Amino acid sequence: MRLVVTGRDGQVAASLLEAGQAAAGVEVIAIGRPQLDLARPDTVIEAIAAAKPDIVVSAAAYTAVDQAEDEPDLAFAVNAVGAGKVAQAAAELGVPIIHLSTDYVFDGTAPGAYVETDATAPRSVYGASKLAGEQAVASANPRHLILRTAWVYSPFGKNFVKTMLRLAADRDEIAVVADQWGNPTSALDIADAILHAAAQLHEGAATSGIYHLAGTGEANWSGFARHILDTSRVLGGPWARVRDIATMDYPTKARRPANSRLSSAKFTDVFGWRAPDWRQSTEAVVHRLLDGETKQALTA
Ligand SMILES: NC(=O)C1=CN([C@@H]2O[C@H](COP(=O)(O)OP(=O)(O)OC[C@H]3O[C@@H](n4cnc5c(N)ncnc54)[C@H](OP(=O)(O)O)[C@@H]3O)[C@@H](O)[C@H]2O)C=CC1
Ligand SMILES: Cc1cn([C@H]2C[C@H](O)[C@@H](COP(=O)(O)OP(=O)(O)O[C@H]3O[C@@H](C)C(=O)[C@@H](O)[C@H]3O)O2)c(=O)[nH]c1=O
Ligand SMILES: [Mg+2]
Repeated sequence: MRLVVTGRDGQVAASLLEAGQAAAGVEVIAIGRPQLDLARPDTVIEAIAAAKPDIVVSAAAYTAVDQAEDEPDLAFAVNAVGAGKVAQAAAELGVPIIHLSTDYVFDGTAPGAYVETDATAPRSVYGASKLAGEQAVASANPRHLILRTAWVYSPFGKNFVKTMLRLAADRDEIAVVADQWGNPTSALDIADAILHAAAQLHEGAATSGIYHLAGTGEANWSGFARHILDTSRVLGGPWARVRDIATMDYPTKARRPANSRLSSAKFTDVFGWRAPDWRQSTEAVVHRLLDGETKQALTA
């Protein structure tokens, strides 16, 4: 089974490349700019066809949430039009697509965890562009899994875990919002789940649709930060005190949902896969980041 993933250096793409190396009977190929540029739809069909996928994993995206408020056209070009083109490319080759989406499609006003049938109402340009991408993917390719994940971190790329470790290296205290709740999710776990679902999709056994796929257990950003840094301290890495603040004390361009917790029960029911507790997965990533080679990337 040959998986072609978009977004070569992204967190999910890099994690999938690594997982593919360890899995028997699976080959993962990553494609990115300049061969595949989602902002240039004319590049997409050819780049994907040339990679000869059995399944396309659509993980490339415009993910700079605040910057998207200033660049809505680019965010929509990449996350909506570009994603639709990727799905069309897969459809033309007669293969299914696994497309990544986000918890930020929700407004965060629900009292509990969101399920797949809950109404969407994005508060940010990024969230709106990703919602438009879901719709473009679903209409371009009937064989699709749209996986909404959240708060992604990994040993690769840019993410909150790396940011906290970097800040802790030269500060005594970090102020972090405590009134936004969600599910921290390791891209290493997402890659494992994708390989699991892809095998069923390849056999034609999986049902198309939207699935929530996030780490088990909930957190707010300050609790997440505290667990990252407490883990780091035990391992001899940087530590700082984490001070709880409110969203209004940390002004940002984009509005973020106060509660974007996702129920991943549907994914578990259908695919028989469940993410580890977010604390355990966080510890695994902090461990890797403080270990040898990637430590340099962190401090660079
Ligand atoms: N990060 C998160 O917290 C969350 C992410 N998601 C979704 O999961 C998916 C994977 O996210 P993640 O791995 O963290 O993303 P990253 O931001 O780590 O990686 C995104 C990748 O997309 C590439 N990319 C951006 N613009 C283009 C373009 N025009 N053409 C081709 N490639 C492009 C980037 O390339 P380059 O490196 O060159 O910039 C990068 O490799 C995305 O769809 C995202 O929306 C969902 C929920 C949470
Ligand atoms: C760095 C920092 C952030 N924060 C806050 C800002 C924000 O509310 C929260 C997280 O910051 P980030 O910049 O990582 O957040 P953000 O970029 O919004 O993360 C989102 O990315 C996109 C791609 C998604 O799809 C979402 O699921 C989510 O992971 O923490 C602090 O309070 N203090 C700090 O020192
Ligand atoms: Mg960010």
